[in-house]
Amino acid sequence: MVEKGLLIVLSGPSGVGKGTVRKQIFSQPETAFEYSISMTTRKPREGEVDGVDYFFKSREEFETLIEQGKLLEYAEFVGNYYGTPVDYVRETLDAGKDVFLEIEVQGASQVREKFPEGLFIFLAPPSLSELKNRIVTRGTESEDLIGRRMQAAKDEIELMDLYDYVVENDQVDSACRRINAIIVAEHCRRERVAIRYKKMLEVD
Ligand SMILES: Nc1nc2c(ncn2[C@@H]2O[C@H](COP(=O)(O)OP(=O)(O)O)[C@@H](O)[C@H]2O)c(=O)[nH]1
Ligand SMILES: Nc1ncnc2c1ncn2[C@@H]1O[C@H](COP(=O)(O)OP(=O)(O)O)[C@@H](O)[C@H]1O
Repeated sequence: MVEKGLLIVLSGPSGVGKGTVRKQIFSQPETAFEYSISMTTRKPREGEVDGVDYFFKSREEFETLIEQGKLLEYAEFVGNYYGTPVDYVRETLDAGKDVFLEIEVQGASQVREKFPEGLFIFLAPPSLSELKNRIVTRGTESEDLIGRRMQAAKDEIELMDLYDYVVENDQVDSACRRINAIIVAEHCRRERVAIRYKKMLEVD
């Protein structure tokens, strides 16, 4: 039997740098886990490609996916739906590969309920003012949306205790290094437990 892959969830407030960190991790040739591309009803931003950045859906299409149970989790975030395709995640884990989700915190809580054995990492900003800075610098939101995202961020930061690890995104490089180290360590820990059990069963 193939040992199941590890489900890795990276979450944290909008603008903290989840996308930036995730892209850097996946640009490294040694990265051995699979990125689960999300579904969203948000309109593509300039340069975003359907099937690469997201699967872009209409509201009707997304609601059909919800009804059909095709999403592992979904959330409405600042007026749009975002969700994770369940079949892709289950098939990839069953094939023994690790799956990496980059999602907001409501969705991460839903995944926690369905996959308590997953690895949950919270990406935290160095400060709230730096978080606002990053959202403003990115230049993708209107003034009103920035306010809503900052309000959402404050509620989200309160949930960081529910995560296995908190990584501060001070510098992208060092945040990526810490995330990779956590994943390696977690593999060692889990494998060691598995080996110990196998040995116990052998002598039994
Ligand atoms: N729950 C959930 N959140 C998602 C999913 N995909 C992306 N998100 C999150 O939705 C939020 C908004 O994403 P987006 O509009 O791309 O903006 P950005 O991440 O702030 O650049 C971010 O916090 C993403 O991490 C998903 O499949 N499920
Ligand atoms: N460690 C960092 N230091 C400074 N700026 C960062 C850092 N990480 C990300 N950024 C910038 O912050 C903005 C938000 O990052 P993004 O990855 O879009 O966040 P998220 O996906 O969490 O919403 C982008 O302009 C990005 O270049």
